[in-house]
Amino acid sequence: MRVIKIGVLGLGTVGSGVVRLLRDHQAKISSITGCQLEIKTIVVHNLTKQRNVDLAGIELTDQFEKVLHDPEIEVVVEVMGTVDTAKKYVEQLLRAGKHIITANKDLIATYGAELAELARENGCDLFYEASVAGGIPILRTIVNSFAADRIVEVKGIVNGTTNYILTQMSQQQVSFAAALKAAQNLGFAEPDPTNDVEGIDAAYKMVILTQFAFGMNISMKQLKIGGISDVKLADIQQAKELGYNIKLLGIAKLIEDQVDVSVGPVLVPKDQPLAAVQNENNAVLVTGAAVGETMFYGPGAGELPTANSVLSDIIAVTKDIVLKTTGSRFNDFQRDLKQARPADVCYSYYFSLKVKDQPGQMLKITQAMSEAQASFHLIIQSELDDQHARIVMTTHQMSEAQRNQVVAAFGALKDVEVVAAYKVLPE
Ligand SMILES: NC(=O)C1=CN([C@@H]2O[C@H](COP(=O)(O)OP(=O)(O)OC[C@H]3O[C@@H](n4cnc5c(N)ncnc54)[C@H](OP(=O)(O)O)[C@@H]3O)[C@@H](O)[C@H]2O)C=CC1
Ligand SMILES: N[C@@H](CC=O)C(=O)O
Repeated sequence: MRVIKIGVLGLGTVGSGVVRLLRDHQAKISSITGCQLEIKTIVVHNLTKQRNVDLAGIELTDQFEKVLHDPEIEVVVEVMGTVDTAKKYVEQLLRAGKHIITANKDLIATYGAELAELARENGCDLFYEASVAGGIPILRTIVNSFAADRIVEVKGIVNGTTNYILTQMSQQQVSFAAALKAAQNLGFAEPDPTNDVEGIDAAYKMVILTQFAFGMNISMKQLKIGGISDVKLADIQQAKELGYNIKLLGIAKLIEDQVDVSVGPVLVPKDQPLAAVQNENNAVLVTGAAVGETMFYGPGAGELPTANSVLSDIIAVTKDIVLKTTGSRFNDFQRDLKQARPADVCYSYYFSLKVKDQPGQMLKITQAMSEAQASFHLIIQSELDDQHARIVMTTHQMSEAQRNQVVAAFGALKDVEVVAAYKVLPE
């Protein structure tokens, strides 16, 4: 039986899962691929760290060159994270003719197009199924199963850490800080959880999903990104009373032939399937012009679910090696980026305002709305403390341009603080 030797960069949450799963499912993988897959070398940062996985027969090193210069190693799995170091390593490995599998969305969202071209030039595969939605096989599904359809929208919960935090805050009234700590201990969070809580990790994934669904390369700077660090327990409760769960959603949709991509907290109606997605689970809704709405659900982070996606890439590379078909792109769909104008992007909104309790405040707020030709669906005023009231509104549909005008007008009012301005998904 042909033996394929693998190098791995990183032995943290995902790397350990890859080692474990490859050992446990060796027989099945061999029967599918006709090859024996063996991890030969793993590169880590700290050689003295205690490892919780069986490393018999595997060399552990802190020397990247041991993988780069080993002619026996044909496939390298990059699960160490970082952007600059990972890019440098992946480029060197591709130039050395090694096939790459990575779970690193930061790297792919930033340099994916460049690396895909380098891989093609060197006849190498570059796969990254685990980079979006952890254990959900969404990228290969879009490439294969939606190839003939025209995707009009991809939206979903693509960050496990923030969904875990929002679930814990909503159901157990756990504080933001305590829920984040638990997500870190469970291995869902990025080494720097700022990327999770500020929506950056979800935005990286939406860059990749936009490329797969619409063939357009959008950059992080061109995305509208919001996170959950400012989401207040009071708004989670208020939204619940109105029949919604607050979720951090990525939304990429076509408006005419132009794309709009955003990440931020959104009020999701309780009977919408995304509202029921809890803890570290992710869900991606793909709407095709032909097929209609489809939903893909599963664990979006964690050791074994993510490792399973990495293993599916390893198997895909192995089949390509055997068939001598390596070097084609993960996704061939390419067209020019066209972005929708704010005047053409319409949603309903939820506004939450902290207002100094004095006569005439409600009038000023409703005037600001009507100056933007925006109208509200319902408005609720409640007491916050001795001096402040909370005014919560849900609105009818308005354009993003109107929404920006309303938020600016509220912000300019004396003694009014805009606490939340979130999209509301339709029922
Ligand atoms: N955790 C998850 O659920 C998911 C993670 N991902 C992605 O997978 C990747 C890995 O994540 P995760 O396993 O959680 O990360 P961890 O922080 O748990 O592990 C990172 C590993 O990489 C090693 N490492 C870091 N920098 C270097 C370096 N310069 N040279 C050599 N080794 C290095 C570390 O070594 P040492 O052990 O010695 O410190 C560690 O073993 C990231 O890109 C992440 O975004 C994707 C989907 C889900
Ligand atoms: N930190 C990420 C890990 C997977 O991509 C998340 O929480 O989703």
